[in-house]
Amino acid sequence: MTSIRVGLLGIGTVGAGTFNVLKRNQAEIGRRAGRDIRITVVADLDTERARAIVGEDVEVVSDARQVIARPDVDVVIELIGGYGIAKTLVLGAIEAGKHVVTANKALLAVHGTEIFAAAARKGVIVAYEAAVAGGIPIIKALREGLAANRINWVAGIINGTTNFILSEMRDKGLDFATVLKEAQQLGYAEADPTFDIEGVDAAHKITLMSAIAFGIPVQFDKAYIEGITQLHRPDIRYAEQLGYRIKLLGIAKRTERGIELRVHPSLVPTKRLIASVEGAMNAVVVHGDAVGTTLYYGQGAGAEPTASAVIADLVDIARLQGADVTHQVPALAFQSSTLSAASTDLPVLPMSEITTSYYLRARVLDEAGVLARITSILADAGISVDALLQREADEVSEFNQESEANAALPQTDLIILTHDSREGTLNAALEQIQQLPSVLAPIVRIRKEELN
Ligand SMILES: NC(=O)C1=CN([C@@H]2O[C@H](COP(=O)(O)OP(=O)(O)OC[C@H]3O[C@@H](n4cnc5c(N)ncnc54)[C@H](O)[C@@H]3O)[C@@H](O)[C@H]2O)C=CC1
Ligand SMILES: N[C@@H](CC=O)C(=O)O
Ligand code: NA
Repeated sequence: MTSIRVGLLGIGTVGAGTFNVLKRNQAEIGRRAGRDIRITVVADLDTERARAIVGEDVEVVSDARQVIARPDVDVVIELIGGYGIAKTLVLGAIEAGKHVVTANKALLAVHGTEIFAAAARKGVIVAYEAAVAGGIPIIKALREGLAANRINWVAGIINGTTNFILSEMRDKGLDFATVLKEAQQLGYAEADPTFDIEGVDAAHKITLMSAIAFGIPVQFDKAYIEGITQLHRPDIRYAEQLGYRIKLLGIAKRTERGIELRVHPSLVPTKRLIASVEGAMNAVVVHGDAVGTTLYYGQGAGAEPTASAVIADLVDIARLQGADVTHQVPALAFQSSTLSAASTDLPVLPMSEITTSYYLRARVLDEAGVLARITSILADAGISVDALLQREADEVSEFNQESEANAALPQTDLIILTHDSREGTLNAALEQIQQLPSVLAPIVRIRKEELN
């Protein structure tokens, strides 16, 4: 059996997972690939740690640039991360005619157009299954399994760290900082964990999925991004009482006017399977016109789940070795000649143009007529109310200083679920409601997705 010789750049969490799984399942993977896949050289700044992982049989170097053009390397795996040196290395490897496997969603979401174009010019593959939802084969599902469909929307829990934080906070009552630290220790978080908690990582992933689903270019700069740092415990509790769970969702939706591309906390009905996705698990729901709704679930972060996807890409490359490069699945699912035509008539919509439903919470004076005034502003704007809840405001100091100033006044929380409305229309109505003297604090607004 001939060999595929692999140069591994970065042997941290995912790199070590990749090395270990490849070693453990070497024979079986080789039988699937039709070739022996062997990591022959590893580059990492921490050569001592790298050596401790790979032992004496594998060459270890500190300078990754030495690996990318070596004639004894067939495929380069980039597991360093970030947009800096990783971009230089990936483009360098492509230029040297090497196939590349990467888990680097940040790099591809921001520089994907340039990288995929360079790969197409050189006739090499840039494979990135590990970059979206870790071990879940969602890239393969979207690019190949669902190729018959006009995909209407994709929505997912695609950041393990934030889902882990939300689950642990809700179930164990732990505070945000403690759970984030645990997620970092478990190897789920990005090198800069603000990417996780502020929704940037999920935006990288949904950007890539939007390109594959709709045949548009990767447009990370047009994604709307809101993380979980502004979420308050009372809203998580009120949402539960209304039959919803709050999840950080990445959403890409095709509408008649364009594409919605957004990441933000969302209420999801507890009866949907995705609402039960806990911890670092990920789940992606895809709606295609022919297949209907499909759900993909699994571990979205961590060493071996991510390694599973990295190695699956290696197997794909090994199977194509020596084949005509035009036989490969297009990087973004659509043949490049159709890309620009498909993209021109599908702009990414500004948030004021999206349509969804909302959870609103207003801290108000507990006096007659306040609810009527609020619902009449909503009605005048054409926004209909789906459900209402009134709760005694017993957690004033936990989440609102302005309310604290009014703590002596009788006050209550009004929670309203709306039906679908245009976000721009809702924002204008909220501005008016905010001006009412009985509204004591900034109104909380969380989007709500039915996902059916
Ligand atoms: N950790 C996870 O669960 C997942 C991570 N990813 C992605 O995989 C990639 C790697 O992530 P992790 O393994 O978690 O990161 P990590 O921080 O654990 O590993 C990165 C490794 O690269 C090495 N490195 C840094 N700069 C280098 C340089 N200039 N030359 C050579 N080596 C260098 C570091 O010493 C470290 O060993 C990132 O792009 C990340 O976004 C994707 C899916 C899941
Ligand atoms: N930091 C990411 C890792 C996988 O992509 C996450 O938490 O999901
Ligand atoms: Na994946």
